[in-house]
Amino acid sequence: MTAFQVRGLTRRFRDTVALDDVSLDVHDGEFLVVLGPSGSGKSTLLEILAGLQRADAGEVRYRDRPVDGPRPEIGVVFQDPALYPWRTVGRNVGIGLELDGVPAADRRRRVAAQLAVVGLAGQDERYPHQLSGGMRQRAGLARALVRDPSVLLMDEPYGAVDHITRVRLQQDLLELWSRRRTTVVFVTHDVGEAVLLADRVVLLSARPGRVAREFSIDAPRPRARGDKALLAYESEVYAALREPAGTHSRQ
Ligand SMILES: Nc1ncnc2c1ncn2[C@@H]1O[C@H](COP(=O)(O)OP(=O)(O)OP(=O)(O)O)[C@@H](O)[C@H]1O
Repeated sequence: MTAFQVRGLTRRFRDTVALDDVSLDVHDGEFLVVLGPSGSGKSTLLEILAGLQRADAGEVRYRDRPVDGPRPEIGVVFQDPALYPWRTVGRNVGIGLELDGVPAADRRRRVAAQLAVVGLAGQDERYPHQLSGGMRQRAGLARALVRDPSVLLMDEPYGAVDHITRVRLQQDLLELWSRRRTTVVFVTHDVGEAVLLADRVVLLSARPGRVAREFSIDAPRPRARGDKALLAYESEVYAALREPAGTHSRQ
C-alpha cells in the first residue's frame, strides 16, 4: 500500500520557489531518503508531509486521505530535538501521550519501554542538560516512537552530532527499523548516510527543488558503513551531483 502520495507539490516563499511540481510516492514499510543540497526544499517537503505547513499547489495524501494538519500516526524527528529543559527526559518523551490523555501509569510504562528501545533505559528522571547531544537525539526519537506512529519523518536528525555518535545512531536506527519496519522518510545532505539507510534515494535539485533522480539501493541488509556494495551506490550518487543543474535525467 502507498503511505504518501505526493502530486504536483509547489511551495513558494516570496521570490523563492522552494518546491516546484514535486511528485513522489512513499510505500508502506519503505525507508525513503530525500537527499539534496542546501536549499533544495527537503525540510519544506518534510514539513508539508507532516502537516506542519501547506503547499501553494498540489496535493499530499496519507493512506489516501489529504494531509491537512499533524496526526498522531505521523511521528516527526528534527535535527534539534527541542526538549523542554524544565521537564525530565521521561516527561519530555511522554508529552504526546499527555496530550492524548493517556493515564499517568500507562504513560510511565510506555515511556520507560520506549527509552529502553532507543538505548536510554533508566534515564527517565534526568534532565535534558544532563544528556549528551546523541542522548538528546535518542530522546527525540523516543518521543516520536512512543505514540506508535506508522510513519516516521526525520529531518537531518544526526546533522548536529559528532561523527562517531552519528555512526552509532545510524546503526541503531537501522536495527530499530529492521525490527519495526515503520515507514521512514529521512532527509539528509550526506550521501554516505543516504545510501547506508535507504531502500530508495530521491535526489532533489536546488532552487527550485525538483525531483532530479531516484536511486534504488538494492544492497543487502544488514548494512554497515564501508560495505562494498554501498560504495558503488555512493559513486553513482556523487556522479549525479556533479552533473550540471538541469541536465539530470530521471531513471
Ligand atoms: N519560512 C521561510 N521563509 C522564507 N523562505 C524560506 C522559508 N522556508 C524555506 N525557505 C526557502 O526555501 C528554500 C528551501 O528551504 P528548505 O529549508 O526546505 O531547504 P533544505 O533543502 O531543507 O535546506 P538545508 O539543507 O539547508 O536545511 C530555501 O531557499 C529557503 O531559504
